[in-house]
Amino acid sequence: MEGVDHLADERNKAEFDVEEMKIVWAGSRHAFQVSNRISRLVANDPIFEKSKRAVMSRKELFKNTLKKSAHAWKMINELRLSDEESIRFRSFMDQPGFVDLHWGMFVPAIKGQGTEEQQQKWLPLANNMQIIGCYAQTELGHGSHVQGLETTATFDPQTDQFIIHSPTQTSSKWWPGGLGKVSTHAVVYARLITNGKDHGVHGFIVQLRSLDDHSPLPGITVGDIGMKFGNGAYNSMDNGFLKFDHFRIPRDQMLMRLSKVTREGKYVASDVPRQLVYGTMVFVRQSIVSNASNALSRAVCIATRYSAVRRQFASQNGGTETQVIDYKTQQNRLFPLLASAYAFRFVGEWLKWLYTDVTQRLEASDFATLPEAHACTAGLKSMTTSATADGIEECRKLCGGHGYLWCSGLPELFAVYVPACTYEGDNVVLQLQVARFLMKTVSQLGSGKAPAGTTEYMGRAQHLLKCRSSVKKAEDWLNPGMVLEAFEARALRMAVSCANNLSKFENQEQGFSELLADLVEAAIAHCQLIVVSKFIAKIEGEIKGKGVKNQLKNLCYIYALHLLHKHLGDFLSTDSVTPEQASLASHQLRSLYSQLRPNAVALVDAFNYTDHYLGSVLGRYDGNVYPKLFEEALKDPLNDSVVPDGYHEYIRPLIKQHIRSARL
Ligand SMILES: CCCCCCCCCCCCCCC/C=C/C(=O)SCCNC(=O)CCNC(=O)[C@H](O)C(C)(C)COP(=O)(O)OP(=O)(O)OC[C@H]1O[C@@H](n2cnc3c(N)ncnc32)[C@H](O)[C@@H]1OP(=O)(O)O
Ligand SMILES: Cc1cc2nc3c(=O)[nH]c(=O)nc-3n(C[C@H](O)[C@H](O)[C@H](O)COP(=O)(O)OP(=O)(O)OC[C@H]3O[C@@H](n4cnc5c(N)ncnc54)[C@H](O)[C@@H]3O)c2cc1C
Repeated sequence: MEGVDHLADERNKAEFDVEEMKIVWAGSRHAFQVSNRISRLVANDPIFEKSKRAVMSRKELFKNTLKKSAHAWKMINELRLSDEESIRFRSFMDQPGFVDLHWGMFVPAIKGQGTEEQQQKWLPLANNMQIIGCYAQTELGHGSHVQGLETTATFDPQTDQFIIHSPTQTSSKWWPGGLGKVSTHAVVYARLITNGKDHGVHGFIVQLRSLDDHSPLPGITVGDIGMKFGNGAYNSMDNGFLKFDHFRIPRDQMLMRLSKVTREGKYVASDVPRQLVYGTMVFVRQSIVSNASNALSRAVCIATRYSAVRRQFASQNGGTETQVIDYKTQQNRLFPLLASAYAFRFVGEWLKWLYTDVTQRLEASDFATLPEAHACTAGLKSMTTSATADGIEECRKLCGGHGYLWCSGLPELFAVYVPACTYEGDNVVLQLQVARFLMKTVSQLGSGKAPAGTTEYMGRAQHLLKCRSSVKKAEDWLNPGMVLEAFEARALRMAVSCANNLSKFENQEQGFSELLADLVEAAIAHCQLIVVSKFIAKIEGEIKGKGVKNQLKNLCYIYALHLLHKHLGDFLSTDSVTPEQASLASHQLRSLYSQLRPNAVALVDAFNYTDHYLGSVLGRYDGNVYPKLFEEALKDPLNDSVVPDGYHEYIRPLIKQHIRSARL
């Protein structure tokens, strides 16, 4: 029935102030108000309708993306939206497109790596979208190994230009979003060569297409790399290829904040670490962590509401059938994902702070925290995107057969999300960066240099290597100190064990490559500790609203104890907990699930998602699932006619032939 809230009973059960939780989720009252207003603005505009994406051809989908992006830009200008509001606007549009790369990577690359003059020249053009840019780093032959890129930028002192060239097929740029059909410009990463010397990979601003008729400039071959995973989904993005044939750009289009080439062709490196050339990736990895909580919370919202609507099997004494959310197995799969969505939200907030902090330090030439910022952004990007991709797929399964329908919203969410495990750094490659950082930290223990920040716990190695968990009863697992100690002991012991094993190899590089799998496990343990510790810090801070803190505490311990259960092998093999303590943790977890159950629907309502943003019949706010599933089915092009196209050519002859042979 229209207008009826089928989830009203669930909402009435909530034991906390949902409106206050919305503010906690958004980060502040102001952030909530912005999100709330902008999400409704987008939802109420028919241009941003998205239910037909799966049945659009690639060309239709792409053109529709252009239309939406142009309309969004018009509205952003007409309404004079702030940067914060514009970011929200694009996010609620929920359609991957070239603008993501323009604002997300092209503009930040110029801001981070361009000189003052370069910023003054290029940023106004980019900010007004008079030029549209992308981030062209990855090549056909190399993505992870950035120093292996082959595109060259050779300085020609005679003309004061760089000659950008793709010497091999594998040097073709391949993947950059927005490159295929839209970008007029790119920040291109190429090996800088001056006076015959290779100075490694540097960034250059390169114009690709005419600003008059959009045709590629002479010396540039550019196009789209073709269809990607899923219908609709990420195919709205024109990921592209690009080849240069001795293409010339003025010298002042090398991004020269970190190093310069003089008029005479002299290479002048500044005293800042060369890794700052990777700065844009650090920025985007940080945003991807915040974005993980968006994607996971959407999936969890759908699965939670639907699990409350869906009923299967009567209880033993007959009567109404059981809501599937009441099955302990459903809770054991769903509630940790709900807790993870909140956990990733808070670690995302913290990472944003860390990023801002390191940026301010870099401006003051303090590079001390750069390795930690790199390790945290790389490791948390890896950990949260892997868990989110797996979590979305789990939510699909939690919705049974209907989860497999496109209109559940989950297949498309998964297809759009899953490349996050690969872009901005393959997740394994990124954890190996964390492992390198951890091995370095362990090797410096006892040197007098106390580990700080997220590795501060390693400074307590003497205690953490020996300690025994003092958990004696299930409730002890609600003690933040005891939970943290178990996670710290496990992370430290895994890292130290890797370091000990490494030291048995004469050659460190060879040892590292032999132990890759263990190193990744140790890195993941460290990242999980960060997430748990930031969640605990959150619940120990000031939180307003009736019952809100209590719910967050439940979620925090569900997150931690579920991880303990999932990685029990690590905890037991490192002696961080005993089998008895692990079983007490499972007991406590079951009790937390029961406490969370009446609040589940309200906890996903706190995400404050519009039905437009969720894009899911199963996750509708009103829970009116079944009539709407029918409505969606009837909209399918196959149902345009009762007898399908092809009947006369292929079905009828078959049936008639069968009748003829049956008569024989
Ligand atoms: C875009 C929109 C954003 C808006 C936000 C909205 C939310 C998000 C929505 C999703 C948007 C989706 C858009 C997707 C677009 C995708 C774009 C891309 O994929 S761009 C291409 C990304 N490519 C990669 O990530 C490549 C991965 N590889 C690397 O990063 C590096 O090559 C490497 C770190 C793996 C190896 O570096 P390398 O120098 O070759 O080797 P070493 O391992 O020897 O490292 C040397 C030394 O440097 C330190 N290091 C490495 N990286 C960094 C860094 N980034 N910052 C600081 N320091 C770094 C490393 O630790 C070593 O230190 P040492 O002390 O010597 O041990
Ligand atoms: C949707 C999408 C959008 C993208 N957008 C952009 C963009 O806008 N701009 C851009 O420049 N790039 C972009 N990329 C490219 C992306 O950044 C790379 O694909 C990514 O960094 C992974 O690199 P790769 O493809 O070389 O993977 P590979 O490194 O070839 O990975 C293949 C396998 O090898 C393993 N492996 C590789 N190296 C190691 C190692 N040292 N140790 C252990 N295992 C290893 C990996 O774990 C993986 O399993 C995009 C990619 C995708 C999928």
